Amino acid sequence: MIGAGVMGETLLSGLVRAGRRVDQLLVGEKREERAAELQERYGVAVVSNLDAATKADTVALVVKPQDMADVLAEISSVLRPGQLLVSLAAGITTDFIESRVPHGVAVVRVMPNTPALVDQGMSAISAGSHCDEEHLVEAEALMASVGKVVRVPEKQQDAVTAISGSGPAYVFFVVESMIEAGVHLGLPRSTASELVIQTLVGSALMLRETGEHPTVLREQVTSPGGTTAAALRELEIHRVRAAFLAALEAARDRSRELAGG
Ligand SMILES: NC(=O)C1=CN([C@@H]2O[C@H](COP(=O)(O)OP(=O)(O)OC[C@H]3O[C@@H](n4cnc5c(N)ncnc54)[C@H](O)[C@@H]3O)[C@@H](O)[C@H]2O)C=CC1
Ligand SMILES: O=C(O)[C@@H]1CCC=N1
Repeated sequence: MIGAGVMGETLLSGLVRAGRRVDQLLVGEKREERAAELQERYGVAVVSNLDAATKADTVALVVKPQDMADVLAEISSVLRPGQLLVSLAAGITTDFIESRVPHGVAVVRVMPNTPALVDQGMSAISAGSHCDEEHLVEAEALMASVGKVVRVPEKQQDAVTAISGSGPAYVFFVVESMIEAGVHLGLPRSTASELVIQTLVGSALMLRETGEHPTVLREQVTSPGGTTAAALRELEIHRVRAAFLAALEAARDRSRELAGG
């Protein structure tokens, strides 16, 4: 793994929880104090990027999109055909990577999300042009250690990034807003927080376990002339649905821009 910030550590900790042998993992991380922290926390070997790229069959690239070109320039000379590069960077295309590494190196683009930290991640993966089924299965196994995995055509990855990659942030934003509203209505912050979090978890499990459309579940809560109808009317007046559409379009567009720096 090259780059062990938020997402890198999330993946690393998931691999360790899933029973991968720590002595088969190598981490390249630029910040020395961060590298020492990971070494201490997981017992993983922290090495140079060149060392990691030379020794590993599979290299996960978990640096910011803006740092990807530098990392590829650094490791390109030791990469070889058949080796697998798994990029988790938003916006970076397989073309971008393939044009900077030797011909025949396999590239898989992944968009993960942070609930991977509790093994409830959602990752979408797409194959580059020198990638066979075995490489895809390997990348799938890597991400399956921290949650669900789906395969998508690469042209859908910017939309995926907007939905599930950034998605946890929108959910946390809604949770923050509901807790603040609860405090405004006079509830102690701890009570508001517990009510909101359990409502979120319960609603999420209901969606998964009943398989019902969210509209049906929303209608079940909405009594005629009742409290929910009054609240939903305000959300419509404040154009929350339109705001989500605009927000996700902005995220999709930003993902498209990121490979350009
Ligand atoms: N945080 C999130 O929710 C998600 C992040 N991603 C993607 O994951 C990637 C990493 O994101 P975060 O972990 O949030 O960022 P981060 O900034 O927390 O981590 C990046 C790490 O890479 C290290 N780094 C930078 N240049 C390096 C180099 N040349 N050699 C070795 N290490 C280097 C940095 O020191 C840092 O620890 C990004 O490309 C992002 O688009 C994808 C989905 C979700
Ligand atoms: O905000 C970002 O750019 C990254 C990609 C998806 C989630 N976090």
